[in-house]
Amino acid sequence: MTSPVVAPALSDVLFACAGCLRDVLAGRSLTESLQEVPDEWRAPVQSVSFYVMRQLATGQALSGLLLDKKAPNRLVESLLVVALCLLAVDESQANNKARHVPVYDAHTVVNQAVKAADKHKKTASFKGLLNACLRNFLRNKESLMQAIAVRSEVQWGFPKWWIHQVRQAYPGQWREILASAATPGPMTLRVNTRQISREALRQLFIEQDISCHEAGHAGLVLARALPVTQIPGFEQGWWSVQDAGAQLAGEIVPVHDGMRVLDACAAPGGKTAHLLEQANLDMTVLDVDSHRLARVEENLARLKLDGPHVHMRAADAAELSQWWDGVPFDLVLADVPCTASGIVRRHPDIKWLRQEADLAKTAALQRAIVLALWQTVAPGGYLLYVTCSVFPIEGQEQARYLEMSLAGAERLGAPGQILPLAEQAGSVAPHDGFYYALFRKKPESGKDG
Ligand SMILES: C[S@@+](CC[C@H](N)C(=O)[O-])C[C@H]1O[C@@H](n2cnc3c(N)ncnc32)[C@H](O)[C@@H]1O
Repeated sequence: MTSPVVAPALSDVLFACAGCLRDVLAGRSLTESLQEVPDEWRAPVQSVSFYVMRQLATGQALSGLLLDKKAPNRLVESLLVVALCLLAVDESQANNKARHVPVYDAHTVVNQAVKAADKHKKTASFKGLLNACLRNFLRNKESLMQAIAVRSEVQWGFPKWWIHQVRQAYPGQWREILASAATPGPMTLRVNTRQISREALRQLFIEQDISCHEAGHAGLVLARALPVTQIPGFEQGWWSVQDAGAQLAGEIVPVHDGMRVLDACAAPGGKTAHLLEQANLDMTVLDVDSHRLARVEENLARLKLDGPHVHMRAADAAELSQWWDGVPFDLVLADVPCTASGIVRRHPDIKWLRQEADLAKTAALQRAIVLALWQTVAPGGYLLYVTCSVFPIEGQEQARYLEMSLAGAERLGAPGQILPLAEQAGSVAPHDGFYYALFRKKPESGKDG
């Protein structure tokens, strides 16, 4: 008999969220931090932590007003910020549930935050301070909220530099782009059409009351996100979770049986798998991170796409001597490391992990990788440049630079910048933000061209 799952106390959830926030502010990803949370607590801790990441500017602005001096330590400060994010929720908003806003009774939040502080060595002696700040907030909520509302980072939930970058790049759309990050994206699946047709899977979903609609060539967008184990066919490898914007990679590139393909920045393998689902390829799977590469292996095995035609390499794509045997590829997929500014609605910690100075550094890394990879493309072969970013320095500006720098390159049609925009006010953007540029090496170009 399995024992019933006991929901964690709110005090434990708040404390675990404070630990995650402290980690993110120290530069660690939320995904990594959440892995240390006990399994049975993870769902509520993730849900509150995601909300806190979206509302962080509000929580931090309030804690700045409520604390007379610097917080005694980072954990106390994080616990205060987490509780303030929850207390600042506007309970009158009818669509709170749709926007995944956790709504708790205000006095419960205060009591549980103080209880959480009391349970732990690093925070116990500051429970009085926490209690005073939170009660002060409740007494003066309206005036405090008014005082911070004018700050742009509070209004939009992004660091100032990020707002400035998006505003400069998209003068007519910056508000919608920033607003779309406040709502979680839809759960979109990519059907493994080697295993099952999209129509057959859709019928199966209908029989199980799982509503969905089609997107792109192989996508199914679920009306409601569900745990993967509650959707038929995960273990059988019938589908993968992949945003509709990411699925474009496999739709743009011209794959056919027998092609020699390199996925140069492959992990966790979403796009690798999509290409292998479409044709019998000789596939080299490269990533600098061997731990992440192991996830590609797991995913390909689950999808029944593994075998001797797949060659795994853990190496730096820009260092050809580390991994390339000199035989050129018909297609190179360069889904290069980027700021991930296009996927913040799914990873809301990203906006706090990145610094403005990262933009130029990341763009330089992308250039180094693509310039090296271009040497591995066969004459007549293709290179698809991809980033999940909305910043032009990683998108159209980069593509322009590459077009001028890649010897013998011609630029082919590709979507360019796709923005995470809702189709109508109040709806959810159907895909994340991506940039796609497709280059072909002219057949007459030399091998090293
Ligand atoms: C955007 S992710 C790739 C996502 C993947 N293509 C997918 O669809 O699932 C970028 C990947 O590039 C890898 N990476 C970063 N620098 C690299 C380098 N110099 N050479 C190879 N891979 C690199 C990272 O480890 C990361 O897994």
